Amino acid sequence: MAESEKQTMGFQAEVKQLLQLMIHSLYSNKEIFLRELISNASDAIDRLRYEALDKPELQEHDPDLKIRISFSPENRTITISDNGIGMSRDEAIAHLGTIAKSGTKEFLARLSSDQKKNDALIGQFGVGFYSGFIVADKITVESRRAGLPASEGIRWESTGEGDFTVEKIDRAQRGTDITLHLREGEDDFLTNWRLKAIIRKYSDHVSLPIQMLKEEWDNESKTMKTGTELETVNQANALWARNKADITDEQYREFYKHITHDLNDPLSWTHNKVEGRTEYNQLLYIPKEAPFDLWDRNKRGGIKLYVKRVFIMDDAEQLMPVYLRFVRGVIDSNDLPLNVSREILQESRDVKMIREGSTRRVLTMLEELAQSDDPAKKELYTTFWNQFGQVLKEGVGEDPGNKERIAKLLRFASTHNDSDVQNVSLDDYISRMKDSQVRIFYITAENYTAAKNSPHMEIFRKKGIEVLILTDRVDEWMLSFLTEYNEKNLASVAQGDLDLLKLADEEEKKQNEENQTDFKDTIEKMKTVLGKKVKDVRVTVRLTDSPTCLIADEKDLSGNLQRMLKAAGQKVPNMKPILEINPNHPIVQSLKYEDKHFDDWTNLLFDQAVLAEGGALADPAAFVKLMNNMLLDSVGKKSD
Ligand SMILES: Nc1ncnc2c1ncn2[C@@H]1O[C@H](COP(=O)(O)OP(=O)(O)OP(=O)(O)O)[C@@H](O)[C@H]1O
Repeated sequence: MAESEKQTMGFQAEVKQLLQLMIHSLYSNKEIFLRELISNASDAIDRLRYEALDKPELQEHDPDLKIRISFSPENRTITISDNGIGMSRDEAIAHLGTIAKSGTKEFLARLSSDQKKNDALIGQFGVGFYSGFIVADKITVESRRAGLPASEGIRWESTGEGDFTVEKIDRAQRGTDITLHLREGEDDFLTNWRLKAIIRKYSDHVSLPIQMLKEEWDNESKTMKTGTELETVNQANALWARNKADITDEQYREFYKHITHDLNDPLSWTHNKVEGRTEYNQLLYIPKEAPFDLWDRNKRGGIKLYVKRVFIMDDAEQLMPVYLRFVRGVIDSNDLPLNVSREILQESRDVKMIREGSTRRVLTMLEELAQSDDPAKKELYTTFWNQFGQVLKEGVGEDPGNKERIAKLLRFASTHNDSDVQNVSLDDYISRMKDSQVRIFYITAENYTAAKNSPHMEIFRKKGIEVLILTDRVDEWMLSFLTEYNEKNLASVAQGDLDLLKLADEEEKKQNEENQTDFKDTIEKMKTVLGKKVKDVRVTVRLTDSPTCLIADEKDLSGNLQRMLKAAGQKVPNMKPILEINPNHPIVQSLKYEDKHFDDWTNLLFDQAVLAEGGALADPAAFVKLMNNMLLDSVGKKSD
């Protein structure tokens, strides 16, 4: 089929799903369609301005960049026009028929029959162009890419059901007109004052003029009629370049929604004019909810880079460290060259200074929330932590220069609160440390219950010593960088010998010495039975209830980390654990006098310890058989 003929094409399956979801979820907030389409128009103009830096001919004698909104009560249409970069035929097919965001499939898979949940999800996703279908049952897009001849214009049309059509048209002016054919019952939008009010509410801060035809008094009909003169409806200057004092919170919030397409308000923001060696404006936001693709570390950052008010690029990842990839906003540099590329950004000293400065600002913003006496701000920090805490933890390893500051912002579950809620800081912990205690104790485990019930916790429970409970995937990695805080070492309760004796009283110390001699022979025998499975066997003061537990040597990887690495398919060096035995446990005591079944008991105690710390047995069937034999013995029935 010739390209000039009208072609019908199907939407990508994800688009169909998104459209359905969106129309249902956003029905109560319909007017945002205009903000979304104006944002796209403003992006298209930004892109033109940037490409025209190199190719001035793209301006095509039409250098006055602007957005125009018009409407027709007769045809029941609203049209959003821009003289931006426009779209070629292929671009229209690619951009208006598919969703390019990575992770969309996973996002859509999370949809459920619960409308409330879906509403929240769509907020995180951002709806963009497709939001036009909330109020329109047909959308016509006419566009021509800057630089292409007039004969290369395109018309794209769809009712938002399953497919769209594209055809070539003649179009003299570059840029895009998006015409919404309103659904039945949406005629409210077809007045000058309503559209103006929506533009002022949502798009006042857009740095380009948004124009509409002025209304004039018509003497003949004695009504207001659309005239012929254009007026600019918004303030049309860059919000981030204005003085803080002149910007309302509402304007900050709307600007956030404009740049992110997020339907929620931001959690917090920081706006600064930085002067000195490098000069730049920054307006940085923390969202209220994590985006659906937060875990994709390859996801580009959320910072728009401008140079002297000219948009340069989206997602300038060099401007923010990866662990702050949830931060959205604008950085406008006065020093970078206008023709800056991603490659130049990587090497630029200015960029390095901007990144460092911005990182500091974000950390300060978080500290202000975390340390505030105002309960509402503290609550915001809790929200932040629940959404982004795990990502912030990456910073402990990624940003050595700010490690101490980040560590101060961390929140953990703790035995002090006896709950899995992560709300205890390292400073809280230190303030509660016992006089004789020199280390900050923590446990890592697969989940909260496993951690809480681990044999490693017994001595700490007995002594009333607080233990932080770490169960996030990133924790083991983070801990390899966070070995000390405020001159206190962090120590795993499952690793090393922990100076536990320092915490014991005189009586316990004496008892321990006696136990060491008492169990000397038993331990030697156990070592012979277990052979290469263990590094050592020793008497412990760690246990009160369990007979045995496994400990990783101080310098080895923890058992939990070894398991995680294995689960991720990585090769783990063979690090043998230390078996610790509880001298007060009846089974361990009876071992001293056991002869015939000594090997079986030893193997059983070792396997139990593996299971208790969440490990997998090398030969589970042998364990079950052994245990059953011993159970049979204990009930007086002979095993084979
Ligand atoms: N007015 C326009 N001029 C030129 N291209 C446009 C215009 N509107 C949309 N597009 C193109 O269509 C693409 C898809 O738009 P859409 O709003 O769905 O998503 P987006 O803007 O890329 O993402 P998000 O909405 O999350 O910011 C845009 O990235 C852009 O390439």
